[in-house]
Formats: sequence, structure tokens, C-alpha cells
Amino acid sequence: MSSCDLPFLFLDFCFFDHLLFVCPQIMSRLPVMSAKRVLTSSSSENSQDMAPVKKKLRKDEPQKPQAAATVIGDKRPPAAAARAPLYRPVRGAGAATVAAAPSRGVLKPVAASAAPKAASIRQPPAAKPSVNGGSRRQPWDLKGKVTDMEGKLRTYQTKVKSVNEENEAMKASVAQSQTRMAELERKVESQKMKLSEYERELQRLSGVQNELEKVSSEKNLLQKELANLEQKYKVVETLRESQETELQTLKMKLTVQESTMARLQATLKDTEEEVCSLKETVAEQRDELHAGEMERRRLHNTIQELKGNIRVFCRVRPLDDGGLSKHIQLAASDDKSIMLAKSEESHTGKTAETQKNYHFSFDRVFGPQASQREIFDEISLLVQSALDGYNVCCFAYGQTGSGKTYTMEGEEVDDTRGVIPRAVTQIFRAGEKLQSQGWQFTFTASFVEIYNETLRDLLYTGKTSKRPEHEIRKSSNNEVTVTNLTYEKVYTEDQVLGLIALAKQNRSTAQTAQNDRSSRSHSVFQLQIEGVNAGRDIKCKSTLCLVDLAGSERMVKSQSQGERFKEMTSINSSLSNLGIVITSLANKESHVPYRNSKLTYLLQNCLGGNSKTLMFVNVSPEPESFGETLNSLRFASKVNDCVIGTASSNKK
Ligand SMILES: Nc1ncnc2c1ncn2[C@@H]1O[C@H](COP(=O)(O)OP(=O)(O)OP(=O)(O)O)[C@@H](O)[C@H]1O
Repeated sequence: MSSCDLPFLFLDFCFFDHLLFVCPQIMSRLPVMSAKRVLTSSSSENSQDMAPVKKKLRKDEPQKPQAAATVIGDKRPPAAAARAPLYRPVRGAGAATVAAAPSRGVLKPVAASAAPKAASIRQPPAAKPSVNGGSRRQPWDLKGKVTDMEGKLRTYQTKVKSVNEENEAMKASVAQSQTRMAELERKVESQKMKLSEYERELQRLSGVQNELEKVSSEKNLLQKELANLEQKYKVVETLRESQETELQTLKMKLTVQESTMARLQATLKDTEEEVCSLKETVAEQRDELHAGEMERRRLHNTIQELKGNIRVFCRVRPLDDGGLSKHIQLAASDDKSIMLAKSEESHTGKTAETQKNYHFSFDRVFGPQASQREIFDEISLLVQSALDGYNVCCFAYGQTGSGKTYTMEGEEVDDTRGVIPRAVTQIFRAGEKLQSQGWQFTFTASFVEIYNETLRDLLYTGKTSKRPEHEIRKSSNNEVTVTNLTYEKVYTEDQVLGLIALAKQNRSTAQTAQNDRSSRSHSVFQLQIEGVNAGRDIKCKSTLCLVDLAGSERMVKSQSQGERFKEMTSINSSLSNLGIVITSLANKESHVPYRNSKLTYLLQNCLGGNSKTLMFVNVSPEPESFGETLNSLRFASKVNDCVIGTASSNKK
């Protein structure tokens, strides 16, 4: 039985249950019950009813004529009249009751089985023909009537019996139905239990289904992942195969290279041995080179000493048209003499003009055509001495506009670069070359200006209002330093050139009557050089000092006044002191008045015995500068005559 059948089953059950309650009333109305009553009445009431009839019949039997008379007279006795309806209701009631049974529609099977019996009940016994062959007995035929009545009674009894049997069958059927119903109830109960079990199972299965769906979605994901992994695996497999092939190739190459390597190792061993011997040779050669370098320095210094530790070069500036004035004559035979010629009228006036010549000789005289390169070539050996550990000082002296700044700084263009930038280039290049011999150099640059006997830092980049004051100090080991001065560590040539450009901007310039951008101060560029040869435990320390002096014109000519007069006095005083110091050194005086001016105090280590000094005397070619030129050449000549002493290298 399926769960769908359960509602019907339940309905049937309910119906039967209801029927059980209703049944007694229904059953009381059923013809069966009527039959019962009939049956009981047949045994008691009917017998009682029938008893008087019999009694009457027995009483009436001997009085048949009376009765006949009564019948003849068509007058029925009241008792008979009263019983007359007995015949009709019994027949009618029996037929009607049995015929009505199917119309109830409750006990169909029973009714169906009872219907034919009801039909049989209606059959002829009731319509049994009378004895005389007619359908009706004669009124007087009481016996016949009694016989009919008895026949009817038997028929009824048979009917009752049949109804009772039917009733019993129905009872049995009801009992059967009840049993079946109980059985069905049990079944329903068990079905209910099963149902609840199924429901629980269903719930569990629903959970399982959810789980299954989850697992299914996970499975889908995993399948996708698996597909991806499979693809990747294929790629990796392909890669692996290609790498396998590559590996095979590499293995083959390796085998080849291993054999090559074995060969090379043998060669390497030979080469290593060779390298060892070469290293030894190199070390020997390095020693030789170092010894050669030392010898070069010694010889170089000897040459410098032979040339003089203080040397003077004269340089004549060209005229504006590039030529040279008649009053300046340079010797054609050598490049060391210069002659100034001046025509003077005879004091007596009788003779023609007389010419007075002034001859000067210097270490080198450069005419107006001399290039910046030629000038530097001549002093490059001196710059080399600075790297060798000697203090070197190079300064330009001359009247305003004679070409001092041009000589020292020059111009931006390569060909016209002056001594300072060229010296810096040489120092850095030579320093790099010496690295191969184990030398390491460090350079420190400073640029100071002496203006009106006051020091100014030309590398100062701060606010003008906060510009510090400077003092020259001499330490216990005779090193001269300037307080608050910028000492910039420099590592490249460009870095130094940048500092020179900065100094140029900062340098005081002022308008004068003779030179548009006359430098009214001495500028001193110093490059401190420290060299270390760690391998040979040698150190050297020196200073390259390049000085552009202020103009040395006479006061009358410069028409100086006020501030300019003060500048001029200061400039001439310091230049005069420079001359006095050089003379003192030449005369080997015990006291050298370095401290008389800031310039000589600052330059004392570069001017003293342990230094190499070069002075440029710059000359203006114009005839009107004759007097200044003569003064400059006389000053330079004095310096040139000085033999300051033998310089010694600052080596430790
Ligand atoms: N050898 C030279 N060849 C070409 N021009 C030169 C030469 N020497 C100097 N001059 C030019 O002469 C002018 C004056 O030169 P410079 O400024 O160098 O003089 P100075 O002596 O430094 O003057 P000051 O003392 O006033 O500074 C500049 O225009 C410079 O270019």
C-alpha cells in the first residue's frame, strides 16, 4: 500500500468508526431489525395475536353455521372486522420493508444480497389461490383464511429466518469489517510510524541531498581545477621534455667542456706557474719603477734647483692690434732678455734725442704671441713637483691690465685656459697615473681673497650678512691655516673647476680709470695634496699655491681717491712687503717679516726655503705704461736675483 492510499484508508476507517456509533440506530431502522421484531412477535406477540385467532377459530369451529350466517349476512363480527387489517399490513409491511432496504444505500453488499430475497418474499405464497380456485376466500371460509394466514405466517417465519441469517451474515461481515478495520488501523498506525520514519529519513535525505549538492559543486570545482592542473601538467610535461632534450644537449656539451676543461686546467697550471714568475718579474719591475720614480723626482728636483727655487718669467701682453710697441724689444737670440728703450731729449738741446735702454734678464721672457699652452708647458714641471711633495707657489705680478688674471685664470675656451685650470688638470691626471704605482692622493681646495688687508672666503656660499671673519693661524708644525675658511675635499677635476668659477663670481671687482674689471684684491688658490703609498709606507704632503696679485699701478696715474686710494695703498703696501720678504730670504736674514702683510703671512710656507716659487711679471706694451713696466721689471729682476735655498720634499 502506498502513502497515497493512506488518506482513503483513513477515510474508510473513519467511515467505519462512525458507522459503529451510528449502526445501532441504523440497524434498528433496518428491515432486519424489523424482521427481528417480527420474529420475536412471531414467537410471543404474534403467537398471542394468533392465539385468540386460533381460539376464536376453535370456538368458532363448532359454530360454523353462525359464522356462515354472519358471512352470508355480509356482516362481519366486530372481532373479525377489527382483525381484517391484519392481513393487509403484514403483506404490505413485509414487501415495503424489504423493498426499502436498498434505498438506504448504507449496506450495499447486504442490500444487494437481500434484494433478490425480498423479491422472493413477494412471490406467490401471499397470493396463493384460495382453495376454491379464486383469489379471495369466501367470507365464510374462515378455515381457509386461517390456512392462508398460517401459510403467510410460515412465509413470514421463513422470511424472518432468512432475515436473521442475513442479519447474522451482516454481523459477521461487520465483525469482519471491524477486524479488518482494526487491522487497517494497525496498518495505518504502522504506516504512520513508517511515515514518520520516512519523514525523518526524508529530512535526513534532504540533509544528505544538500551535502550531496555541496559535494557536487565542490566536485565541479575540483574537476575544473583538475582540468587546469592537467593543462598545466601538459605544459610542464612539454617543458620537461624540452628541458630533458636540452639537458641531454648540455650533458653532451658538458662532456666536451669537461675534456676541454681538463685540457685548460693543464694549461692553467702552466699559466699559473708562468703568472707566478711574471708576478715576481712585475714586483721586481715595480721596485725598479719605484726606484726610477724616486730617481726621476730627485733629478727633477735637481733640475728645478739648478733652475733656481725662485724663478721669474716675464710675459708681455700684446697691443690691441696684436703687435708690440717699439719701446719694448725682445732679444732674437734667446728668450730670456727684454729691453726697454726710452728716447730722451739732450739736456743741452744741441744733440738729437738720446735713447736710454734698460736691459733685463729672466728665466724666460714670453712675447705677445706666446700662447697659454706655451706658458703652462714651461711651468708644468713645477706643478709636477707639487705632486712629488714640494710646496709650489706661482704668482702673477704687474700693473693693472697687464694680463695677470689672463695668465693665471685665462678664459673658458680650451686654448685660452690659464695656469690654474691647466695645473688642476695636470695634477689630477698625474695622480691617477701614480695610482698604478700604489699612490693614493687626496686633494683639498680653498680660495681666499685679500682685500684691503682683510681675508674673504671666495668659496663662501652663505648669506653676505653672516659672512665670517678670518684669521691666519700657524700651527706648531708650521702649517698655515685660515680660520673659518672653506676647505673643500675635491675628487675630480670638474669639481675643482666648479669651485674656481664660484670664486671668480665672488671676487671683488671694481671700476677703475685704467681697467674696466680691475681686480682690486689678491686672490690665492690653494690645493693641498696628500699622497700615500701604503705598499711602501710612504706619505707626502704639499701645497700648490696659485696667486693672482692685485694691480701694482702708481697712485698719481691711477687718479685714485677715497675708497680707491685706500685700496691702492693696501695693494702697494702688500706688494712692497712681498718684495721685502723675498729680499730678506735672498739675503738669508734671520728675521723674515712675513707678518707685515696678510699676503706674505699666508704665503710664507710657499715662499720659504722649503718651496719652489715662480713669479710671472706681466707687462703692458703701451708706451704710456713705460714707467709702470720699468718698475715691474725692476721688482721682478730683484726677485730673480734671489737664491732662496734648497727645497726639500715633505716626505715622511
Ligand atoms: N697675452 C694676452 N693675450 C691676449 N689678451 C690678453 C693677454 N693678456 C691680457 N689680455 C687682455 O687684456 C685685458 C686685461 O687683462 P687682465 O684683466 O688679465 O689684466 P690684469 O693684470 O689682471 O688686471 P687687474 O690687475 O686690473 O686685474 C683683458 O681683456 C685680457 O683679455
